[in-house]
Amino acid sequence: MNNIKISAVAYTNTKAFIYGLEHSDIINKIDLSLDIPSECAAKVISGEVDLGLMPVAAIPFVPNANIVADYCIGSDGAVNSVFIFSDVPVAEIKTLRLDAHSRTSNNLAKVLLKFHWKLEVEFTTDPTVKTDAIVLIGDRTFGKKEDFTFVYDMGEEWKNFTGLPFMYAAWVANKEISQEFKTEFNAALKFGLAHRSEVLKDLPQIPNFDLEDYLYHKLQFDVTDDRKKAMNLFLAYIEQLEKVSV
Ligand SMILES: C=C(O[C@@H]1C=C(C(=O)O)C=C[C@H]1O)C(=O)O
Repeated sequence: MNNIKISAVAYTNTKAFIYGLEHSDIINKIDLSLDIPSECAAKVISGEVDLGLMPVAAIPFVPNANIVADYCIGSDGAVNSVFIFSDVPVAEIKTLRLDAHSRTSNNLAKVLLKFHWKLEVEFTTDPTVKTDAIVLIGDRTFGKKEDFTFVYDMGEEWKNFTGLPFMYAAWVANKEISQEFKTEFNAALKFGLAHRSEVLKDLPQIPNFDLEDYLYHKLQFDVTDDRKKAMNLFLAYIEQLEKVSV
């Protein structure tokens, strides 16, 4: 049988999952690549890989999308790595630069600005343009909160807005995956989560950032009913963004 091709996120948030895959026999049955989230999305959509840790905002673009695992990248309130960093209070944001690494959080910023804060904001992806605020995700945000005057944790703001937890990325396949593989895959992910203390030992200390709190509390990894509900609500809001009002 051919190996299953997998694209996982190359951030600290995925380290426990990688640990689990690498310490299970499943490692011999997969070809694993580590990518930034926007690249994971592109690979799952194009079929370059069979499954990936897919930014949920891009799931509607995956042919035959199916969630194959009981684990995800989620939070219940603040996540501490998905931010709008701003020079002005949120009510005064007129322009915002999106993060080229992101698919989910860029859309989450648009949803929150329009429907939670009820603002009309101009978005750019051009890194040379100066904007009032930026979206930044992942390890590049660690210890950066003190560098900005106004800091909005989007996991926390989503919870304020909807009362729900959030799911940033899920393990999504673009084809049927055998139940046998799914069972083994889930067991490997679970093993990794149960060994977060081992993962922590191998991570370098980061100034102004609590990695233990991040891996054990801020990040939440279970695909719960509320997280699925949040995903569906989020995807419905994204569709509303696309609608041109007349
Ligand atoms: C919590 C995070 O979740 C993520 C955010 C993603 C996105 O914005 O597209 C995708 C995958 C996850 O890595 C993070 O990156 O900090």
